[in-house]
Amino acid sequence: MEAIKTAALTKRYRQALAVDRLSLTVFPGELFSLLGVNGAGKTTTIKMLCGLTAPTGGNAWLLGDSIVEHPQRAKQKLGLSPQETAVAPNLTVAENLQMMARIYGADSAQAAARTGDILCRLSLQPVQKSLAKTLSGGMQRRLSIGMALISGPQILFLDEPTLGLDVLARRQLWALIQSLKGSVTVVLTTHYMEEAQTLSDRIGIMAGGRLTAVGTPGQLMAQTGTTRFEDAFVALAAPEEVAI
Ligand SMILES: Nc1ncnc2c1ncn2[C@@H]1O[C@H](COP(=O)(O)OP(=O)(O)OP(=O)(O)O)[C@@H](O)[C@H]1O
Repeated sequence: MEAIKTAALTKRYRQALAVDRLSLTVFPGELFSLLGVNGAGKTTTIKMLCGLTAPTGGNAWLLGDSIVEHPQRAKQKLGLSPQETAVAPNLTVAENLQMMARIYGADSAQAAARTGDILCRLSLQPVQKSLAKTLSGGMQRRLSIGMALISGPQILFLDEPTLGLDVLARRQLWALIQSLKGSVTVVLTTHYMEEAQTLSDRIGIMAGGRLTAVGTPGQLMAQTGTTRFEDAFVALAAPEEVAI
């Protein structure tokens, strides 16, 4: 079964057709990146798949559960590390993780066990007693990913996970994301071409709310006759005139 399947998924705002009949498939264990210039519809797509905003047309399924007909069942399958920070600044790292585990219904013993597991898996033990607001940007993002993983989701959404980070912090997060590959299906959005090319099994390019191309980085370069992935992106990401 596909991890994610969308069929003509659409979001129309009064002033904008943010996502226009998006049909794509993401396979289990895959790391799939959504790329596109500002306003292409990436975040709106993720918000619909995570149940944060309702589609105005079409449908999508997370491991077989429709986000339209069974939104609660679909939500149980996913974790989200959003663009805006999800971290409570005045709680410690461990408290943030425990709080998220309790929100997902764990009792205090289960929450402590899950927190210990995430602290270990994400190498957050050294800062577990630090207030989140004292962490570097990279560590805050690591914590945000930990919070998204605390419920044991099968699908993880990472919306611009390395935005604004320095190159070292970015590389450390890449290593973390790579370590998740295979155990959880990951969908990420990014504006960094090198990041997409390094991490992704496949990439979908959006322009003007539509999916203009899908493939491995190599396939997208071959399709556009380019030898640099950034050139392939430029060729595929120019928004067309969209009739509303
Ligand atoms: N809540 C909203 N109300 C009205 N229009 C919106 C809303 N959210 C997004 N849009 C519009 O939908 C379009 C797609 O926006 P979206 O944020 O999904 O793009 P994006 O590809 O994630 O961009 P970025 O890379 O800048 O994050 C844009 O034209 C945006 O202005």
